[in-house]
Amino acid sequence: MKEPLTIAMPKGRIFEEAAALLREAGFKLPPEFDDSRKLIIDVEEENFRFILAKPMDVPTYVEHGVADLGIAGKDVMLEEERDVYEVLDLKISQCYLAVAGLPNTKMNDVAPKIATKYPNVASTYFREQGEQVEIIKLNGSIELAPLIGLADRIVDIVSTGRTLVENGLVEYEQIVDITSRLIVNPVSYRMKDKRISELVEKIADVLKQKATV
Ligand SMILES: Nc1ncnc2c1ncn2[C@@H]1O[C@H](COP(=O)(O)OP(=O)(O)OP(=O)(O)O)[C@@H](O)[C@H]1O
Ligand SMILES: O=P(O)(O)OC[C@H]1O[C@H](OP(=O)(O)OP(=O)(O)O)[C@H](O)[C@@H]1O
Repeated sequence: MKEPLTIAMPKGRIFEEAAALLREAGFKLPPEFDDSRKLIIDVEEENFRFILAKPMDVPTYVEHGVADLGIAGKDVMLEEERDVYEVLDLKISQCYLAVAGLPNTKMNDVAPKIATKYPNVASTYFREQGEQVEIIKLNGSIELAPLIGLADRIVDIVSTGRTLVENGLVEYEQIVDITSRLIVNPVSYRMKDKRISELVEKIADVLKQKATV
């Protein structure tokens, strides 16, 4: 039997939408796919192997070639800058990255503090704005930082805006729109060209159909 094609799936909020998209594209994913603690799931009939990873780690598995393909948010791609090909915008998990903070406040004149899960994106953004800032890396509940006096501003994901509103924060700038992307290891792309192209085409067809309804 041929070596399976390995796809790194992000656990968490993208997972469900991504699995639904794969099923629409004709993948016969087993029920255990949706409800299991297993981190490696083989779909032997179709010769696919899925690995379930933290969203921020998906490009790492793909860059190192232990996964041929992966699904990752554009936010993660911008933050991680891994050597992988981004082949499709899957148009799922739509949101954007924004600068937010307490209303009617100015940033500290000297090295204002910016709390974020995205230190690279945030420092590039403020450097391009000509602002010298101090980045404070957090791993979640970013909106807490300005409330508790840890930071002047945050750089974080906004989707419905509910988290900002419920914490009395306002958006100051939108940085970039985010959706999930299908990414491919460059060597796999050459070596497993036929299987990868087939898969990309199937998903692209589903996306085209969705775009026309
Ligand atoms: N509120 C949101 N609405 C829509 N998409 C989002 C939202 N928050 C994050 N995303 C997108 O979903 C991806 C995964 O988010 P998720 O919250 O599952 O990951 P995470 O924050 O790394 O996980 P964890 O909360 O376990 O640390 C993000 O990289 C981003 O592209
Ligand atoms: O605009 P909204 O629809 O309210 O969504 C935005 C929130 O969603 C994400 O947090 P998540 O739920 O992943 O929790 P986290 O704080 O653990 O990152 C993000 O970091 C925001 O806090």
